[in-house]
Amino acid sequence: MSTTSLIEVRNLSFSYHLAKKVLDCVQMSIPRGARIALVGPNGAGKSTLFLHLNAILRPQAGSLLYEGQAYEYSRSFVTMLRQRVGLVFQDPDAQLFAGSVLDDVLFGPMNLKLTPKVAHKRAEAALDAVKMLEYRNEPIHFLSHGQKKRVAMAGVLAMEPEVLIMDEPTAGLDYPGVLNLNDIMARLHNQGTTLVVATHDVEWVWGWTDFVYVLSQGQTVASGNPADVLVRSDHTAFGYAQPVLGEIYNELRQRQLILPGNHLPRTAAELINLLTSSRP
Ligand SMILES: Nc1ncnc2c1ncn2[C@@H]1O[C@H](COP(=O)(O)OP(=O)(O)OP(=O)(O)O)[C@@H](O)[C@H]1O
Repeated sequence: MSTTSLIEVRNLSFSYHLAKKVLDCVQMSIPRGARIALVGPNGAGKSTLFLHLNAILRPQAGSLLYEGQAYEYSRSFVTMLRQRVGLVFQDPDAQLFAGSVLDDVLFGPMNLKLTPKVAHKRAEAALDAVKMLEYRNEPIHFLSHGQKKRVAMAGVLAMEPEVLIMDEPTAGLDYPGVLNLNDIMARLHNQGTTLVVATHDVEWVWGWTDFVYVLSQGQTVASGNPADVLVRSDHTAFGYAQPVLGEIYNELRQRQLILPGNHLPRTAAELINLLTSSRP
């Protein structure tokens, strides 16, 4: 992973209603090629932060930078930014609007002023990637929620963004859908696309991410590699991850690797030491 920062978020604060800050001095650095997970409880501000990354919302304090250039909110900057920073919404109904699947996915590439042939090629490749090509002539409203999610993702993939931001991409997907998502993400990562994903699916986070941010009450309360951030349980900010930890610790207890009341491993290194030292 390169260390060049593609997006920087500096001291970002925002409220929908002046009484309550939804984002409170958020700091985030998104290096080119990174795979970043954003976790945090309901209402922590994850979707609101994503709407800022994509310049749908403007910060009330603080700033964002793309490749070192401060976000502007002119039409030309926003158009450039949205080509490079693609956002897949949590709710596909907030994203899909055309009558048919293909028309929806074609909308972005056609707006890039590509020839119809190139735009169709991109749209069909994106639909193929999410395994929805056979539905290309279907009306959107005939699709299930999971199928709509895939089409919404295809619409963003067809723009070939440098950064793909996904809000709760696994929510509502069946198991084959999650496997397909994993494949798409692995392929995009290999092609150099930067991935930023908000999720409650902490177990899924372990499988693919390099770096985790924990957002709580609008603040980035922790960040680091997933093992170090998600294995800690000694701080209320990490209470979010405890069900997963509970399972790990229960398993370790059942195998009598730790006994109730003993010191619990706090880091991945401690956990690995414990497991390797227990091998016969
Ligand atoms: N359009 C809006 N108008 C007013 N308040 C909003 C709006 N959108 C979100 N909020 C409030 O902002 C706070 C943060 O919401 P946000 O959706 O960003 O959190 P989240 O971390 O994505 O939550 P979840 O995990 O439930 O999706 C919540 O208190 C929410 O009620």
